[in-house]
Amino acid sequence: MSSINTKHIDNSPVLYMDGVTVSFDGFKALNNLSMTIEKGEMRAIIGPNGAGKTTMMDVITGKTRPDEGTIRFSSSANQAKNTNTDYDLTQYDEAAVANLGVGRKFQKPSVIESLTIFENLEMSLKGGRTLWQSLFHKLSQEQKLKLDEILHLIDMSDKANDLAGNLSHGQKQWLEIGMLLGQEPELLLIDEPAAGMTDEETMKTAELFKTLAKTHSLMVVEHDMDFIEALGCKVTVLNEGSVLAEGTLQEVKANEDVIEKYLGR
Ligand SMILES: Nc1ncnc2c1ncn2[C@@H]1O[C@H](COP(=O)(O)OP(=O)(O)OP(=O)(O)O)[C@@H](O)[C@H]1O
Repeated sequence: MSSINTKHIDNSPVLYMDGVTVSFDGFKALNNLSMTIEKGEMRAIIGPNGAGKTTMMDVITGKTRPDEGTIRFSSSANQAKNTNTDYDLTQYDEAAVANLGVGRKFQKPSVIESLTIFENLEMSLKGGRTLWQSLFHKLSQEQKLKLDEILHLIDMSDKANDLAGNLSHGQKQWLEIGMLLGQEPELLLIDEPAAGMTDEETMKTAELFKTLAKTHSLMVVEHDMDFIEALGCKVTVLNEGSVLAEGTLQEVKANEDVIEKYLGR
């Protein structure tokens, strides 16, 4: 495992990928992919089916090993000690990457429906609380404050004791984002959050992400253009495992290659 401690907080990007290639039986799902996400940045990722979006998240989170390339994560977790810590993510497995501060939310919510919203959040807290601990060990003041803060962020303070099973699809997605926040990630990778949501839920999700972006770095994979427009962030278009274009939504929408290979389809 490699970690390089630098003396002072620098401006290194939170995520740095260079020349990343992943082959499945000779087929390159990622082909010399290079991309950089700055600290505190929110980035939307779009691209046709099979472009490599899921595979990219898999290599960042240690689920898949790249054949070639560099993937580095710069953590500010030691900010209080005035140090940045830089990790080579290709050397860590999924659990270790999550522990370093890279949180991933899959498309399908995995909340436990028979528990309340509060209990789901409680079990997600960093350091791990089992159901047993939730029942018999009191939360610390710090943990209580953290849960209150998350409930407020996902707009569920008044529903904390409702069963998660009674929530709408959109609400389950927000709870799941809350559970991700319980892990205190610095960089959040979120896969198609708006899928299956109503227009109103989609816009509310965009507002939630804009709030999250004030204190986190975010990478959001999405197909819904209205949602991406509402995010108002830089967009990266993937195609055939590489970056096809990058810029504002307006810029990439006007890009000839993007029109030909993605939007025009
Ligand atoms: N484990 C695997 N074995 C073989 N091929 C794979 C594997 N995982 C992904 N692929 C292939 O790699 C390519 C990229 O897939 P990936 O799922 O990353 O694309 P995507 O951009 O997420 O697509 P979608 O928008 O449909 O989710 C696809 O052609 C897919 O079939």
